[in-house]
Amino acid sequence: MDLYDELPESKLLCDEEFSYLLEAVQQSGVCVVDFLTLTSKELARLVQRSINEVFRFQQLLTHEYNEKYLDMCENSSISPDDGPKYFTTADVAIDELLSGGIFTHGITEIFGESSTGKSQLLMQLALSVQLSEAEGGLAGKCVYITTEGDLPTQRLESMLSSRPAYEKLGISQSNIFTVNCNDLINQEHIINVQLPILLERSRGAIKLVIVDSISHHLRVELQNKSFRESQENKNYLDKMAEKLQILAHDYSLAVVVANQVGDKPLVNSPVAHKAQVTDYDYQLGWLVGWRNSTILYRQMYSMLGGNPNNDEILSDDEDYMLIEKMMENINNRGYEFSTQREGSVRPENMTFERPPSGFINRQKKKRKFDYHVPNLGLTWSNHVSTRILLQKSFKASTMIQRGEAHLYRGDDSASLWLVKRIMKIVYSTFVKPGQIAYQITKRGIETA
Ligand SMILES: Nc1ncnc2c1ncn2[C@@H]1O[C@H](COP(=O)(O)OP(=O)(O)OP(=O)(O)O)[C@@H](O)[C@H]1O
Repeated sequence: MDLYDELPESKLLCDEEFSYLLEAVQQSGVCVVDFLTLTSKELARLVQRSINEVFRFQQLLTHEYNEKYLDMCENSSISPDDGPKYFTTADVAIDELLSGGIFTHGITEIFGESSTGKSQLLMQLALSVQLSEAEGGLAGKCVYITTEGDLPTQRLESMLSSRPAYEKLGISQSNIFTVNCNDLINQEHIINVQLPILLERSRGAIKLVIVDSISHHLRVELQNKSFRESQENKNYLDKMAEKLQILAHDYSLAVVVANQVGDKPLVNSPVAHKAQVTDYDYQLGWLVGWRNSTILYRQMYSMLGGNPNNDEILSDDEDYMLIEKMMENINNRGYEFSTQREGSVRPENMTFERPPSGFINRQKKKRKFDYHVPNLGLTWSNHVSTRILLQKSFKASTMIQRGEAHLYRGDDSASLWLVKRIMKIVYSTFVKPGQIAYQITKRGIETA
């Protein structure tokens, strides 16, 4: 029996009362797990001993295990796990969008192009997590891991000074542990070794771990030059994400990471094909927060045989209804699209409708479709519980819109543009997708 391996300090090992039973157990190949899971009757049959003897042994063994387990619980520095909690982002409307705020026990990803405000939001969270539970925080400390230089302490200081109440509530930079990792090996060491030690020593005081950004070193150092390399990289990414998830769960904390974006160009295939709903490419748009018009555009593009010079399909928002209608036609009625290329292979039963003549040229507008996707692909996405997209676009200032440009007397053309910022919940375990406009102020990320 494997009792000595499982419970070397067990008194049962040298209890004479059970010496015959232990011998019988040894011969029958029954193990400790069997004693903890099977009934006395079943065990008695297996070891060919009396049911009373087996029952008594089983009781004592279970008692020893319970004692050992309870001891372990008492010695643990972590309080029993009571499920995910959330803390405020310091903005009421964003909290509402997120169904309360940022959740513990999982990974939240904030992705977007450069200067959309990812770091601003992360710094804001490093402060708001320190608020007491009554104030919407978790009364917790924060670990801030940077990959692109040091933590901007001056900006943090300015956020703090623009929120005078924070000082009275004891919110301070001293509750933020910061470390910079300058390459991937360093990042790996911090996540796998230093962070777990710090979390264990903090005895549950750390409630937020930030990585800004998770993909900075990975996208440079994990190049996929061959299939084998790509598999190894996937494995590496899986392990790193799993490690973060385990830490989030074991220490009841939130992991929030920034992620940068890469491009997903249109597939330029001369062969028309219709993606199946189960295809990754078909689902990609929803996984990365593209607008519906872009998703439809991409589907139509492949159905017409990808051609970058093909102006016959548009993707502007204004054309959303039109594209949708055309998709409906293709799916429901459909008839031959006369410009089918010679020699191209078309799946059976697939037909295309040509857009109404003259329509396209009349409607031709500046193309505006999404092609950015968060770095690290599906392998990483599978581990993210909440994905938040930050977007920034420009539109003409009200002065320009009103046709009053001639009244402008300044010399800075930047002031003729308005910055429009949108925060979008792409997907989340805790809340439905949604979006809200925000701005960056000296206090951080705020909604109007
Ligand atoms: N005190 C402030 N008041 C208003 N806006 C600010 C302030 N400080 C920074 N910003 C704005 O924040 C934006 C930069 O944000 P941030 O550094 O978070 O971007 P990011 O998304 O992390 O970019 P990157 O991926 O390049 O690191 C800039 O547009 C800048 O104008």
